This record gives sequence, structure tokens and C-alpha cells, in this order.
Amino acid sequence: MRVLGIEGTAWCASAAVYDSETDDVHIESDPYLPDSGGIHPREAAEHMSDALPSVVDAALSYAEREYGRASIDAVAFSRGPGLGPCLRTAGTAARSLAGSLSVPLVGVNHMVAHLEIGRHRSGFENPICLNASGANAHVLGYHDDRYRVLGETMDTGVGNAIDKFTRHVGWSHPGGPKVEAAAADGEFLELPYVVKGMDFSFSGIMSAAKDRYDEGAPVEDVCFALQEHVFAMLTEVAERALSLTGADELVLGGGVGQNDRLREMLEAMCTQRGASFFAPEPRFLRDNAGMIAVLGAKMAAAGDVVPIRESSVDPNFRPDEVPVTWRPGDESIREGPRTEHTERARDGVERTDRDHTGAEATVELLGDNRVRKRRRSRTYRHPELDGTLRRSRTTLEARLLNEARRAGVPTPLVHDVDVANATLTLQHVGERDLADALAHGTDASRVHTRTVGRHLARLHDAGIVHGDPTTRNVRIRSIEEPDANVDGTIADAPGSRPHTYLIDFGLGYHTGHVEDHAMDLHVLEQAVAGTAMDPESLLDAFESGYLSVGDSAVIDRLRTIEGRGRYR
Ligand SMILES: C[C@@H](O)[C@H](NC(=O)OP(=O)(O)OC[C@H]1O[C@@H](n2cnc3c(N)ncnc32)[C@H](O)[C@@H]1O)C(=O)O
Ligand SMILES: Nc1ncnc2c1ncn2[C@@H]1O[C@H](COP(=O)(O)OP(=O)(O)OP(=O)(O)O)[C@@H](O)[C@H]1O
Ligand SMILES: [Fe+2]
Repeated sequence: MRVLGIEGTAWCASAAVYDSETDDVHIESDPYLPDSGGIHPREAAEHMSDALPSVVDAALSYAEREYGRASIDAVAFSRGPGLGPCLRTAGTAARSLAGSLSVPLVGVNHMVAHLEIGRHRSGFENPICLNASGANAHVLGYHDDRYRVLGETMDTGVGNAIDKFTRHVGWSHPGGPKVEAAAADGEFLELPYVVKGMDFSFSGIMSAAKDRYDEGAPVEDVCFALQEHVFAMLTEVAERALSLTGADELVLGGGVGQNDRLREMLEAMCTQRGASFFAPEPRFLRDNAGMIAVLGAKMAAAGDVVPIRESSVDPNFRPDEVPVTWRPGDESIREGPRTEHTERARDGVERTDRDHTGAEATVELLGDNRVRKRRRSRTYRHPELDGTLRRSRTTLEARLLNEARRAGVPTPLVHDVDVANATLTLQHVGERDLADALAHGTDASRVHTRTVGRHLARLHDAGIVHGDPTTRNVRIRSIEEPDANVDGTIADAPGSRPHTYLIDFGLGYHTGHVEDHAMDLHVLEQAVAGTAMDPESLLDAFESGYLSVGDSAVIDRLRTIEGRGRYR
């Protein structure tokens, strides 16, 4: 099959021809470069209408030369996300071409295309994908017929964040390559580092970077520090996603993926944990119609075409809204191939009797009902950032584990704290992780998730957030008669051992803000929705547990967070 792809979400007017027999992708692009400042939506739309006809002509001439007349079988275009006026221009061009060539039209989600091109070029079966583009930043995994958003930016996209800093220092758009060049001569300085579970935010680090520059720090140093912090955050969340799902393949997508330092960090992280990493070549990372044509061919082959009258564009098109028609539905990130350590990590009850390597730490069983948790040095991080993070998270975890227990939330006892070696000796609790139980979808899982809701509400009431309440950070003990206990009350029976514990408080902090509390719930719900069987009833149980103790304003805020168009 041969597909003509059209890309026009924002800055890049592009057309491509993909031949699925030979796997050849020919791309013609004409970028919009603003004279000053960032991307102006009106100028970008004007560029799109001026430039698109000629790149389409060039792509069609190529197709005719290579494959002969009438060689195109379908036209694929980006339906969103992106700037409305640009999308509409590209959509109109695609519709009229499909009409004049008398071929079907395929509406492609641009972010899924960034992901699928990596999967296609790598040959990986079931990777986690990190999309690091201008207007977006998220980690995705395939589960239950959709690409689930496992984590994402809570404010701007990663490239836009970097571009805002370079505008502040007076550099022209795009800023990413300039920051990369300047960073080569820079030295480390400390900036904020914000990871919440698998979500992250850039606003704090960007205003701190501007402040450091305004205070006279050398711009090379600020650029160096920006890259070290921002890319370490992305690498950390990618590793967390691998750890949560047990996947052992990672692909990178998006324009910021052209950055050597980001690729180096991701490569190092994957090597350290025995996973495979792939980044497509730069022409497929930045916006391009090649990725639209390649995904368009897969969709067309699956019959996933769109009638012209239903082909309107969607500036807020999220990747998890796309029904994935071109992959077998029974594939899931949960079922992905396993490395030796994830095999051990995912084998159910026996897991507790073995040592374990998490995203951050190695947990060793010591006998005597104790475990030793050591935060390993991560070679991808700058040594200074690495040391600070490991030490501060160790101290914080010890303190918050104790405070949480005083607030009535079951946590392991802290037997010993060795900050210099980033090591804690803790009570061994529970029999397995909630994540392993959820994969089997039993009634008892609902009891446990309801209890997690109550635990988080108690924690929040005490002014603490967990910061990373994924299903790997809940330890459970089996409940013999789950049906008799569906209200989850047995944890409270006097003298009984708890059946649900919270662990891993290294990302926790003190706060009374409803927004921060709601983020905790969001992290838990993303983890459940992204990996569990029958997530709906689990989420209901979780929220009713939370409401039985906590503030309904937090649940209201959670709905707002979920509904937010977060990309700016
Ligand atoms: C919706 C769509 O229009 C949007 N497109 C987009 O963001 O363009 P993309 O090509 O994926 O990424 C552009 C960004 O990529 C950054 N960039 C390019 N080269 C870079 C480099 N060497 N280092 C860091 N950032 C780089 C630029 O500064 C710019 O912010 C998206 O994919 O989110
Ligand atoms: N006190 C404990 N009792 C029993 N098992 C534990 C305990 N602490 C940790 N574990 C086991 O070790 C695993 C990793 O621990 P933890 O989550 O604290 O480390 P981590 O590296 O921060 O993990 P991640 O970042 O993947 O959540 C847990 O999922 C759990 O299976
Ligand atoms: Fe893009």
C-alpha cells in the first residue's frame, strides 16, 4: 500500500509518501520560522496555506516518478492536537486530495503517530513510549485497546518550556537546539526538580532558570542545568513507567528527542535496568508527514478510514481517545516481554520472598522481618543531582513513614536510616504489591483499593501527600473472606493486622492544598486505569473509600484535573 501523509498541526508544513512494501518513506517539509518571539498562531496558519500546496506537489511528483501514475491508495492527515487554523488548512487540503484521487481518507492522531513511528522503526512489539515534543510531554503504554497516558506534564509541553526560557534571554525560535549548544560549555547549578508519581511539571524550574539568569548566572550554566534537570525528570518518569508495567522496551518520540543529552540519558537508564531503547532518526522525531503516512497505512489496512463529512479536526485530540484498530486487542503493556528482574518482580506471591529492583531502589530481604532499601545511584543523572535526590528522598521517606503511621495509616516501621548511603532498614510488610493483585481483578482488589482511598484521605487530613501512590507502592496481605469485608472495615478491627500498607514515601511532602491532594488521587487512578482489569469498579471503590474519611472538594478537584486541557 502507498499512502500520502499530510502534517499541518503547527509549524511544519509537510507531505510524505510511504510505500509499505519497501518501507520507503519520502518526506517533503517546509518549516515556519518566526521572525521574532515564539510561534504566532495566525502567522503559522498563513505559512501553512502558503507552503502546503508545494510540499504536497513535490511529494506527489515523487510518487509518480517512483511508482507511476495513480499509485496512491489513501491520504492520511493529522487531525489533532494542534493549532485550530493550521489543522483546518491541512484538513481541507487532505479532504480535497482524497476526493480528487478517489482514495479513502485516514484521520491520524499526531501524538500517536509520534509514538507509532518509534514502534515501527524499532520493530519493538510492546514498548512504553516517551513523547517529548514542543507542545506535549507524556509517557504512554498500550493497554485494553488504547494508548494509556501513564504520566504527563501538568503544565506546558517540554519544548515550549525550553523555548520560553530562550525567548527570555533573547534567542530566536526554536530554542531547544540553542540550549543544547550552549550547554556544552556549562556547569551544574541547582534548579527545582518536580516529579509527582509519573506526572511532572516544568513551570517551577523554568521560572527558577529565568531568575538565575537575571541574577547573573552564566547562560551556559543555566542551559546545562536546565537540560540536566528537565531530561532527568523525563528519564525518571520513563523508568517509573517501565517499572510499573514490567515492560522492557522504550521508544522516544517528538522534536525534543533530537537532543543528544536526552537520548544519552534514556539509553543509559535502559542499559542500567536491562531494557532496550530506541529513538528514530531526527527526520522522524521532529514534526513530519512521514510518521502520519506510516500510521495512516496501518490504519487504512485495518479499515480505519473516515468519511469526508465526519473528518473534522480536533485541536485537543488526546492520544488516549484513539481506538487502536491496527493492533491486536489482547496485547497489553502488562503482558509485555520480561527481563530477568521483571520476571521476578511480576510472579505474584513469591515476589515478596525475593529481592526486588524498583525504579529507584533495590530492596533486599534481610530475614527477621526486615528489608533494606537502598536508592541506587542512577548513572544517567548528573552526580550532584543524583546525590541530592538520593539523600533528600531517603531522609524524607523515613520521616514521612513515621508521620503517616502516627496519622493512622499503616506503613513499615523504620529500623535504621543511613543517609550517606541512601539506605533505610524497614519492617517487611504485606505479601505482595497491589499491582500484582489488580492484574487478576478479584473482589479483594476492591477491598484493597477502597482501603487505599481511606489511607490517602487520612494522610491528606494530616497535611501530607504521598507523592507517588502507584499500585506498586501499596503492599497487601490476602484477605481470607473478601466478600464478608467488602466495606474494607477489617483494617480497623482492634488488634488485627492491617491488610493494606502504603510504602515508598520518597516523593512525599507536607501540604494542605486541595490541588496537591487531588494530584495524589490522580496518580493512583492513572496507575489503576493504565494497568488493571476492570478499572471502573476499582476506581469507584477507591473514591468511595476516600470519601468515607476525606474531603469531597478533593474529588471535585480531581475531576477538574482530569478535564483540564493541560497543554499550553
Ligand atoms: C501538536 C504538534 O504541533 C506539536 N509539535 C511540536 O511540538 O513540534 P516538534 O517538532 O515535535 O517539537 C518542536 C520542539 O522541539 C524542540 N527541539 C528541537 N531540537 C531540539 C534539541 N536539539 N534539543 C531540545 N529541544 C529541541 C524545539 O525547541 C521545539 O520546542 C507536538 O508534537 O506537540
Ligand atoms: N517494607 C517493605 N516490605 C515489603 N516489601 C517491600 C517493602 N519496601 C519495598 N518493598 C518491595 O520492594 C518494591 C520496591 O520498593 P519501593 O517502591 O520502596 O522502591 P522504589 O524503587 O522506589 O520503587 P518504585 O519507584 O518502582 O515505586 C516494592 O514494590 C515492594 O514490592
Ligand atoms: Fe509533534
